[in-house]
Amino acid sequence: MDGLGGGPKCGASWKRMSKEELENQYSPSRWVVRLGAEEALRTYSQIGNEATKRAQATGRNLLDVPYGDGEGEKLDIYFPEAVSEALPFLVFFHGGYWQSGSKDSSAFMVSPLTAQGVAVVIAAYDIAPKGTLDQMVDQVTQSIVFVQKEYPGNQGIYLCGHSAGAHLAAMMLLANWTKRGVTPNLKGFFLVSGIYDLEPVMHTSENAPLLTTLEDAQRNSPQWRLKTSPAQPVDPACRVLVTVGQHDSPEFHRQSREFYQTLRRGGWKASFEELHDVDHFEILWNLTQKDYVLTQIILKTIFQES
Ligand SMILES: Nc1ccccc1C(=O)C[C@H](N)C(=O)O
Repeated sequence: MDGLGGGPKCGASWKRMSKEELENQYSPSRWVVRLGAEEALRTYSQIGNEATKRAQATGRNLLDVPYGDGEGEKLDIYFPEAVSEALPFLVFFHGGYWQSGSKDSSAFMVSPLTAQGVAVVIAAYDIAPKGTLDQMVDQVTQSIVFVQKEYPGNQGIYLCGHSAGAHLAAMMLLANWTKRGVTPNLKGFFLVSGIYDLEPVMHTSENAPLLTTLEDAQRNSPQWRLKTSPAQPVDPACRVLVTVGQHDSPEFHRQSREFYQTLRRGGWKASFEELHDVDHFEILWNLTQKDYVLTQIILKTIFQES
């Protein structure tokens, strides 16, 4: 199978789901297999907090660097041992349905990546209700412009996002860099258990602080935008990895597969990976480990061994 199949009827199947079923499909913690829902969320924050504390205590870093004028427009930069202007950068955007999570507990991948010579940036954005989706997308754009301007000699900027953060990273496939006066040296996207079509989210309890009109949802849906007016890859060599956990819900699988298919049809150098035996949270927290398959994929992509 080329992974590009799946007839049109699977596109809107969520519209036939009951409210309860949709709520279930869009509640990642209910699909965790090894822990209860609450315990999974608790463990996720605990691992994130510990990894962040460790990263801040052990390596060279710059914390709370402003990338804009707003109070929430800050990022943390974690450097490898060897100081060099010509580093590859991985910029990470945390998840939490655009209304929870923080950069201060999201430095999962810092240790295995800095050990191999990658600078890791964890960028904050104003979650709802303070921030709107349009503002979050704008802030993420600003944070990438900031990294490019501060480190013009970078060996590539790679974006990584988890869940809602994968959505924000994916919106950068559509960014108008000309308007920003600088085109970042974007070489790859690692989209982890993301949501790319926001319309179904409007019908769940998570939507309360987020979207009011279908137009808001479509404007902020990379799936809808790329399907209706395909954007050309700025750099045809730029890679996009769409990845989902085996234990993510069927709707999360559908979102990832369909977004990957849209990218391929639009000429992007995209690949798709379902990661074996991980849920929505393990898929990310395992990035604390250097031997984890996704850590290895990220490193191989950055150092072009695959
Ligand atoms: N805290 C998170 C961090 C990352 C990604 C999702 C969440 C969620 O809380 C999702 C949803 N509220 C759930 O209960 O599954």
